[in-house]
Amino acid sequence: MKIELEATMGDEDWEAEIIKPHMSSYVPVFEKDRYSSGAHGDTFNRTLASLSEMDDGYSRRDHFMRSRFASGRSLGNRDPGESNKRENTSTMGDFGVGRSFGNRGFSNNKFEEGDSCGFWRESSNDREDNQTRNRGFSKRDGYQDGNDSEASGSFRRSGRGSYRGCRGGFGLGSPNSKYEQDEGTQRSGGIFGSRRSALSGVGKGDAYQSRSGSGSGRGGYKGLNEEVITASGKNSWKSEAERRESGDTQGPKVTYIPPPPPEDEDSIFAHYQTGINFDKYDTILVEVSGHDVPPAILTFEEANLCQTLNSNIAKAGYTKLTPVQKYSIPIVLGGRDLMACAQTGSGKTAAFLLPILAHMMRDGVTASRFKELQEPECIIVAPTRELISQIYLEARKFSFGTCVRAVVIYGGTQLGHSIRQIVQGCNILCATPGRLMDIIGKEKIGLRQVKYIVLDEADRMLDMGFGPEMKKLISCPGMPSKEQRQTLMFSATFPEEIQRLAGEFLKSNYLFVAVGQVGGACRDVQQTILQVGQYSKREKLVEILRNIGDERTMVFVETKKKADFIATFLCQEKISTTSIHGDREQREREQALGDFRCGKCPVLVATSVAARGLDIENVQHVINFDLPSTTDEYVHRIGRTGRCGNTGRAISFFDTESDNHLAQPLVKVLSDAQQDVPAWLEEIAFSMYVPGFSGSTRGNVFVSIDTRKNYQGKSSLNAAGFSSSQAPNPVDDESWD
Ligand SMILES: Nc1ncnc2c1ncn2[C@@H]1O[C@H](COP(=O)(O)OP(=O)(O)OP(=O)(O)O)[C@@H](O)[C@H]1O
Repeated sequence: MKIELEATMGDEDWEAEIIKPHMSSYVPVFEKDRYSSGAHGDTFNRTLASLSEMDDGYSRRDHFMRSRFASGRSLGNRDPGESNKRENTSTMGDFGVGRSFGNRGFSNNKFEEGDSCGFWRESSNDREDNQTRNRGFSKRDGYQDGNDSEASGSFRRSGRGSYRGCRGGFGLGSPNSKYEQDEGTQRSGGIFGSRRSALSGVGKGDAYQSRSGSGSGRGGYKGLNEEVITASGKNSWKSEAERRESGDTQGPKVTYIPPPPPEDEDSIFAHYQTGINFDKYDTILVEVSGHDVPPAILTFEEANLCQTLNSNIAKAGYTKLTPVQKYSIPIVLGGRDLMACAQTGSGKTAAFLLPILAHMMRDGVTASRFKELQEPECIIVAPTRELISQIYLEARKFSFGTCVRAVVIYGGTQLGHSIRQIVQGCNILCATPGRLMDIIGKEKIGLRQVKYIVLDEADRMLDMGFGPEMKKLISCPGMPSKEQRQTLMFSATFPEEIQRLAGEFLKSNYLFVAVGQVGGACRDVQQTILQVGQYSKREKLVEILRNIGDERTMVFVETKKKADFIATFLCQEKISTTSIHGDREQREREQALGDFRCGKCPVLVATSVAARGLDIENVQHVINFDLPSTTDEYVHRIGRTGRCGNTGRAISFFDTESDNHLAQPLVKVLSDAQQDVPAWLEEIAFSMYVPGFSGSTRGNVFVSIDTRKNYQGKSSLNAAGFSSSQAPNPVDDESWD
């Protein structure tokens, strides 16, 4: 049997397999400083050692139980052994010569097929951190080209090693030496002093590779203060001062400058079609709670936006409001704080961007111009780099032809580049939290003029990973108090404990909009759960992908290493695949998304980093090769398909050896979304019965509700503006966690 044969393959066999020519479509990451040891060849042992350390006492199941049922949903995603692992796996080694992770670490299939330290138990040390980044910078095809093409071309010509060598070449020739210096002072001096090495191309990556200090550890693609996972398992974006204090001044220089998005109007307004179920949005029940709720609007005209905005809306192909837009736009226009929860792909981005822009226009926002200190009126934060880039593109689209200038900054890119973008003018600053705090720390932006703060994927932004940074943000010197600014939060999921935390950010009279089921899966996604054992998963995956053909498919796995492994495996099976996860360099991530978007690689293997917010045309299938550890995560993942009224399919592999604890919540998600629940799953759910969990909530519309439970002045309406009286079920509320 094939699997058995593979399991007996030696490392060399796999190496040979993996270097086959048909691999060209997949660009695996081989970071020697993460996966190689100091000597040239013992990557495999090192990796195994790290993994077995990781195994101890932190199983996937533990993780789920802790994070889901104990306290906070995905709060436990970080692994306590992360820094150990990093120390073990960082540093040196000659990438070009040494064995690469992708070829070696899994070469004898131990992780997949084998013994007790298999992938499932590999545990969360490598588990993709939710709060790491994602979403392709390019909203539409074509964006990935540009100044990145040289590097990728070089990669293709020269093979794996050359890709790394090309890294960072764009730092040279930067027009603003001051900012270059700024950045230089943040890094470990000396080693990166010469920009020439970064430009030298193939084979010149050595100096870069060798400097990964144990403090930074992740191979150098992380932005300063951005998305660095600490030993405690939390993100750490220490300020420069903190970093210096802790002696953590070493770190590879990030020189990547993302290619600018195309400027032509067609590209700016490129969009995909709404699907056959778009009109069904009208039947979704909506509940708004809080006092003095402004009436919903039913058309864009009722919003009374300025002509330029209306013209941009039309060019974007929007003719009809989605429910979240009908309710949120008047609330934001009315100056109210808002927490809005609506299903994936239902237009939340425009729901905050349009009224903010309308206000800015109404208030006569000053045209942006070059200034050393910029004072944006609006700050939008999102948890992943690609998501914030996508939001930026939306902001740029809707502000087209106005004097409002949107800027995006995120980690994994050159800090000097971020600063240069800002100083040219900045009304709307779209940022990931780490880079934002860096920029604030460097006094490149002033906060006095901030009138709007938007937290997209707000539950993620407020959990243990990002919550502390968000608190820092709102208490930064100059930041207007919550009474003096408008704070808006959007997500498809909103755990109640996070809602409570959100109170600190919002005025007490904020409004809560629930469109359909809070935290519910999009009903346009047909969900299928298949019972597939760990050892049969790859075979099943290939079978499904072969049936699917060229339709765009996202395959979610639980760990970064597994993402590489599965992508490599699929390429060997001649299925054009790319991968995205937090250990890939930003350039590679953007390239991978570009290849997926344009259909060059119709299969994208991803970790949770791609679970939230990615809006990619024509993603018809999502496959959960591994089930995620929380239902919220599941909802976000499958929400990459079935967007904006289009239909999609989600297939999830359920391994009865390891996933039984997920049966009960899964049954609930399925039945809430009016999907068929397999009898075997119900049986498992029943056998795993947890007192207090009510099982199916079919018919209950609002699974989670405004935690203030203050229904005075509540307006309960459906999207068409008709009254409804579907009361939340408190038992379900309690049983969910
Ligand atoms: N009123 C509308 N008419 C047509 N298309 C729309 C409308 N509103 C949004 N869209 C499009 O629908 C897609 C999904 O929107 P968006 O990304 O804002 O969804 P979302 O609710 O934020 O999803 P997620 O929860 O996954 O982040 C986008 O391509 C967007 O341009």
